Amino acid sequence: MFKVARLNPIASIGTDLFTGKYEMTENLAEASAVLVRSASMHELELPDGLLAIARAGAGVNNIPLDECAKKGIVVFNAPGANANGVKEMVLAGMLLAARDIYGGITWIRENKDEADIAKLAEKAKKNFAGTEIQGKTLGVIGLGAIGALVANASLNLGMRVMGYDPYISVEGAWSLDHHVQRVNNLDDIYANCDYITIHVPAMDGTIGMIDEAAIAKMKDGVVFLNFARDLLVKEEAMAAALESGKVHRYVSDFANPVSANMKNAIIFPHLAASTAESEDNCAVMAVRELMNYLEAGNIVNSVNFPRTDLGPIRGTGRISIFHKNIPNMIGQITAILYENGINIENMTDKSRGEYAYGLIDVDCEFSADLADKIRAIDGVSRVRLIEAKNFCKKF
Ligand SMILES: NC(=O)c1ccc[n+]([C@@H]2O[C@H](COP(=O)([O-])OP(=O)(O)OC[C@H]3O[C@@H](n4cnc5c(N)ncnc54)[C@H](O)[C@@H]3O)[C@@H](O)[C@H]2O)c1
Ligand SMILES: O=C(O)CC[C@@H](O)C(=O)O
Repeated sequence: MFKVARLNPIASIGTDLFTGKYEMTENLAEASAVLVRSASMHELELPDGLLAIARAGAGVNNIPLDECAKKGIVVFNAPGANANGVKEMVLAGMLLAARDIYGGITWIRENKDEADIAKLAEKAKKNFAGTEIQGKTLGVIGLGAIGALVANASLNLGMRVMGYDPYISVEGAWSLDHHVQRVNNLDDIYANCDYITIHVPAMDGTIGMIDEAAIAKMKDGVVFLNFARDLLVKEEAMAAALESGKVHRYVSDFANPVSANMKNAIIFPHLAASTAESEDNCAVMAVRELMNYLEAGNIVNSVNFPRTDLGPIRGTGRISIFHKNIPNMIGQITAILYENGINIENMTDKSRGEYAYGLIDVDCEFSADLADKIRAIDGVSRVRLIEAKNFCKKF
């Protein structure tokens, strides 16, 4: 039985996939898996029995990835599952920044009891007029799942689009319309774009990247959109740029005491991924990832361990082993199997940085102490024996 703790509401279309081998728990201390959205896990004590955490979303800066890697806790996310929801919100953000749509709606509400509201509205409308986004230049920083969708959709709205992503994946590059002008220097985005939108993860190297110096390089009257994380922007500098008019509008999905009080800012309550479709997609992907890992040891879409996927278990069972990425680990493990008369059906071992993970399918019963013998190898941190007769699911 696997106990799963849910730290945020997760769409039931996902949790309904759990079979009788799973039970939801309120008690993190007894959990073998966690489902989480934006709740911060940095302050939580992670129990020894915790095997995996699945983030039903993209960003994982709320999870202590290094600590998890050290303990052999696999962290998954749901790449691309909410990208369309965010793309649509970015497009809405650009349109809200281009015209004072919100001001116009507010004016109607405030004047709803005026008998000649139709006539008054015709006079008032000049206060809420704006510009079109067609023909303007958009800069997209980060061309992953969301950035690529925003770039392509904006081209279709008649914008010129420039994109910057020095680490773009092959998949990301394929998904990008060839009319998006790729640049290798962020300064080209700052110097040329009327709208700039950022879609990079919050991590060392990106946190605070939109600072005074970056803003100073932007065009006067630029609109800056931030649907990634507030940590990416030095928001005191953004507040000053909004005050001076250097930045026309700051559109952000992240409310905090600084952003909520900014002049000329449009701030949303972390709403971009809160659509029924995105929540369903994320929940299904996160739950499937957990089940595939817990029942078959396969790691797909992890952010702290390499992709390691042997498919369904072949033979009588599977051994899953976390170990340090140092010489002769595989030699020592296979020597123990040889000494115990165990034949290997199939195996894989993948490393990422300091840590590695291996899966070995075997064709005979495990002895009860096999895991202990492998665990005794210096550098092995976690071993699981998965019996095919209990868990032999195809994912
Ligand atoms: N507001 C929301 O509800 C919401 C929803 C989903 C994602 N997000 C945030 O948006 C971020 C991006 O999401 P995604 O699904 O597109 O992720 P993704 O992993 O598909 O794309 C991120 C892209 O950023 C690029 N990148 C990394 N460092 C960079 C740098 N220094 N400069 C330029 N590019 C860089 C990567 O190469 C990658 O292509 C997430 O990490 C998350 O923080 C917010
Ligand atoms: O779970 C959410 O509502 C937001 C998720 C979003 O911030 C993400 O990084 O995917």
